[in-house]
Amino acid sequence: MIIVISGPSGVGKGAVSKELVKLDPRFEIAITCTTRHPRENEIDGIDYFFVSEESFRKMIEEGELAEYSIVHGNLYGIPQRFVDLGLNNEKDVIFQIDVQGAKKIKNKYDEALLIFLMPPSIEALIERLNKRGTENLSEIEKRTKRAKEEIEERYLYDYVVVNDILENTVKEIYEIILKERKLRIGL
Ligand SMILES: Nc1ncnc2c1ncn2[C@@H]1O[C@H](COP(=O)(O)OP(=O)(O)OP(=O)(O)O)[C@@H](O)[C@H]1O
Ligand SMILES: Nc1nc2c(ncn2[C@@H]2O[C@H](COP(=O)(O)O)[C@@H](O)[C@H]2O)c(=O)[nH]1
Repeated sequence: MIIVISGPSGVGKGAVSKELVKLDPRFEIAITCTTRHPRENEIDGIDYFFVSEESFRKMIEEGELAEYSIVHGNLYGIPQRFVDLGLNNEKDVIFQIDVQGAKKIKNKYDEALLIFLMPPSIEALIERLNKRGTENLSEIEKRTKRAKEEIEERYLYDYVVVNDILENTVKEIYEIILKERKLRIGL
């Protein structure tokens, strides 16, 4: 299966996805490419494939990306091989991507399951971004402004889940996926 988890920056897509992978060996988190600079704790090939703009453009030209978008001023894109893993039913691949990317994936692969993760409130989202401490104030403001626009688009998704208590969110999303997996591939 192809599982898209979208939602504003800082809502907890990464935290939820990491917990899902611990629950079930069928899950794999897609490692996407970006031209953003790595944060201090990020590792190339684990968190992202960090590439130059030139390499990114070359990947686009060579058809290596299933989708790409400009998010918060940087390029992000999904290597086609992760989509293929999901299409071949080898894995349930989780894509932590923004709303633009989710729409493009749904247009190309109608079978994709789209889940939108909502913060309990904008204040809680800002607090999470502040606590994470990976962006400066002006970047947090930019991401919060974009968050409001993204939340407006939540109705395009198959499911909307509020990430209040992490443990409950993971349980709710896992149940959704198990239900959809049964409907789609009978497993
Ligand atoms: N339910 C929750 N309650 C409190 N804190 C949370 C919850 N879920 C995630 N967090 C924390 O919020 C911060 C942001 O989470 P995370 O990095 O997973 O967000 P993200 O949606 O993947 O962000 P980005 O799109 O910028 O990569 C992290 O410090 C994470 O530990
Ligand atoms: N459309 C896509 N969006 C992506 C992809 N990989 C990540 N993202 C989204 O970018 C923002 C910012 O992430 P950050 O790591 O800089 O905080 C976040 O919302 C991601 O979900 C992708 O391949 N395509």
